[in-house]
Amino acid sequence: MRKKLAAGNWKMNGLAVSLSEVEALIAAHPNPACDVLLCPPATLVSAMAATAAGRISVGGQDCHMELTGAHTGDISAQMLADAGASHVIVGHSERRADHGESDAMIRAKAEAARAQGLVAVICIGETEAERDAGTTLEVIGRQLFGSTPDAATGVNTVIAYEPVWAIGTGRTPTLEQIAEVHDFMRSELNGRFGSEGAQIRLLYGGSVKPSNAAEIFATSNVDGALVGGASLKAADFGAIIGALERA
Ligand SMILES: O=C[C@H](O)COP(=O)(O)O
Repeated sequence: MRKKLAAGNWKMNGLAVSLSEVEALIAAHPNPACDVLLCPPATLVSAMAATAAGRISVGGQDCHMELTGAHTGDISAQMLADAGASHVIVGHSERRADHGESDAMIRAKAEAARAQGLVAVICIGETEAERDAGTTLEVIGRQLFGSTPDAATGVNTVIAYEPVWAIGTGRTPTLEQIAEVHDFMRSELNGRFGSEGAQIRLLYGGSVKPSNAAEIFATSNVDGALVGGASLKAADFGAIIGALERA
């Protein structure tokens, strides 16, 4: 049985004062029935981990594939773990687009994360042009295979399906489209990893909000969500956590 996961990605948002939202979230959901993860900007990982004190998980938004070295501005998985992170997002479409990250690079980052005991939240998703061209499952299959390490398990890996065109736009796929992709990913992981693949959790991401969370969580093979904008405020993210607890 896969435990549900509500994950929030603060992206390039959040200052020290924003940690009050974490305190409010924990106060409102002291014993959530699902796993809860927040991924703040790197500047807040240590402080958020101290605030969370193990009551929710804290993650980074990216890590370098190498342990140390001359990579100005980058952060290693070891540094994130040292700062109190337990997870790291890799391969978010904004990094694939802004930093030219390939599936092979993302797989290397996920392997670096695993080597430091971090759970890799690997993001994949098609562009609008790819969906319009009818190549969504082809793209998802290629990214899923190329970005996921051979050593992936339900313990060290989470997959987030995030259609690029649904991120921050207020647009979401139909529930049938979400189910089609999630069923496909489940089948691909089962085929590649067998019973271990069946334990890898599948999150949906892209314009998840309190008003649409329940129906998305009721969709086939959706084990939770990777939430962007609606994870910034305790009230919104708390409502999404509540929907996932009831799913
Ligand atoms: O990582 C989160 C996703 O990019 C979703 O962002 P969003 O909920 O603001 O659409």
